[in-house]
Amino acid sequence: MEQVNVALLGLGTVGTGVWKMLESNQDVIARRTGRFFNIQTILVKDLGKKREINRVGHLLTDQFADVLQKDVQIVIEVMGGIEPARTYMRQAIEKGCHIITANKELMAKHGVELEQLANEKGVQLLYEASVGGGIPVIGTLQHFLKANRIYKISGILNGTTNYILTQMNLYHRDFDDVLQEAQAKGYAEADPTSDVEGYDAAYKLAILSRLVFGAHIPVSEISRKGITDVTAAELKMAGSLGYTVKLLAQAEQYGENGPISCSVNPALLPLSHPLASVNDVYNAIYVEGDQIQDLTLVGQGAGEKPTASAVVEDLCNLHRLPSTRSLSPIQPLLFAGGEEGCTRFVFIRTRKPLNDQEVEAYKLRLQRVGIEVLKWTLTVEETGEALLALLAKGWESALEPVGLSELGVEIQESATRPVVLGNALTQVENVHPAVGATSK
Ligand SMILES: NC(=O)C1=CN([C@@H]2O[C@H](COP(=O)(O)OP(=O)(O)OC[C@H]3O[C@@H](n4cnc5c(N)ncnc54)[C@H](OP(=O)(O)O)[C@@H]3O)[C@@H](O)[C@H]2O)C=CC1
Ligand SMILES: N[C@@H](CC=O)C(=O)O
Repeated sequence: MEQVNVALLGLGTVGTGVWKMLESNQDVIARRTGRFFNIQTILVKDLGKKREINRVGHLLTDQFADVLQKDVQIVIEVMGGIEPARTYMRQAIEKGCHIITANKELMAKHGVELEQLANEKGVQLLYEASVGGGIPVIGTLQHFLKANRIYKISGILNGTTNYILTQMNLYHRDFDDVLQEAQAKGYAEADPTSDVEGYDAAYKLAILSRLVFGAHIPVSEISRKGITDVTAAELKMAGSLGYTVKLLAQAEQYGENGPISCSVNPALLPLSHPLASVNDVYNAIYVEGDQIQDLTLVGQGAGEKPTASAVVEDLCNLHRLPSTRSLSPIQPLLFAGGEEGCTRFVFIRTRKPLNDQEVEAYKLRLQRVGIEVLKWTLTVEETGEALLALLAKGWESALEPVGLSELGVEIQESATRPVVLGNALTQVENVHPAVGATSK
């Protein structure tokens, strides 16, 4: 049995999971790889912290210099953040260590530089855990979809926000309560703003885009919106129209070597869409390519075990996989995605109750300004407030103030979201005029 010495940087949710998995699955790993992975040292920030695993005390250090002194072949970075993780990784690579990381922010912002350094030094840099938790998406794209021209990738890439939206939608729970629960379960980032404001999903989208389009997408260029303004009422009304709201990350290339659009937004998906039923902490990646046509990968996107699984799988594959040829990524032409003729979900809450006739009249007024209402639903609540939701074609941002003012009543709350069109709606568009559904 070959012994491979490993250093672990970080013993939080993921680091603890890695330690536990190397212990619990040691026999399986040894049988299949012929190796015993021996954690020689563990870097933490606070030596005095109470740990879930108490028998590692003798391995802990808070000095990276101690780690460099050890005879380790592989460094696993599960600390998070940019610095000092980036410097530590560079120093470990310089020393000739292979690197495994779960750090999406670092790989999104400095992945090109780190991969180049790893190539120069002849070591591998694996980062399966950085996207999609336990889903082997990076390996699939790097090793099993090499010959496809992939033109679009869409995904639910953040477990915390998917958990929050699912619990709000299906169990009518409060945003803050569910976020706290997601933190307790180890899904959320150290600073959950990264999750709920869509940064985490944007980092993951940048990593995936680099893999599929060979393009370096600066995270700051990704059009991004989080879920903090998504309300329970909006989720209910989207449901009445046959849609669900997901934090959707999308990257699409328009023609070979053409411009690329990248976005992270709460968006409506028809219930028939492969990503619509991906709930709770599950993530999914939907890949569209010229030969594969479409492929959906689904699995748990965050948390101790799934993420540790991705890290340990990297560990087991490290010596087996050929290193991927890393080309210098191109600087792509980025564009925001066309709005013209687009269909938007528009959610409106008014103080004054509305009736069907008023909505039909509103629909005609919108038509005069070039907005076609494909579908609508209206609910008047016991409080007398009206909730109106539209699927409106041609609702471009420049027209939004006009579109809202045409309703002619005071609007208390409104939201506009992109919509992924499904077959059902295409039929409604082509065959029928708008279908109104009311529920009073
Ligand atoms: N949690 C998840 O579900 C997933 C997380 N990831 C990524 O994995 C990484 C780790 O996440 P997670 O385990 O949740 O994070 P935690 O906050 O739970 O753990 C971070 C660990 O790193 C240590 N650490 C942090 N900063 C330093 C520092 N400057 N010097 C030494 N040690 C440091 C902490 O030490 P101490 O214990 O002393 O505080 C802690 O042990 C992040 O990049 C995250 O984005 C990726 C996929 C899923
Ligand atoms: N905070 C992240 C953890 C995994 O990447 C998430 O919720 O998806």
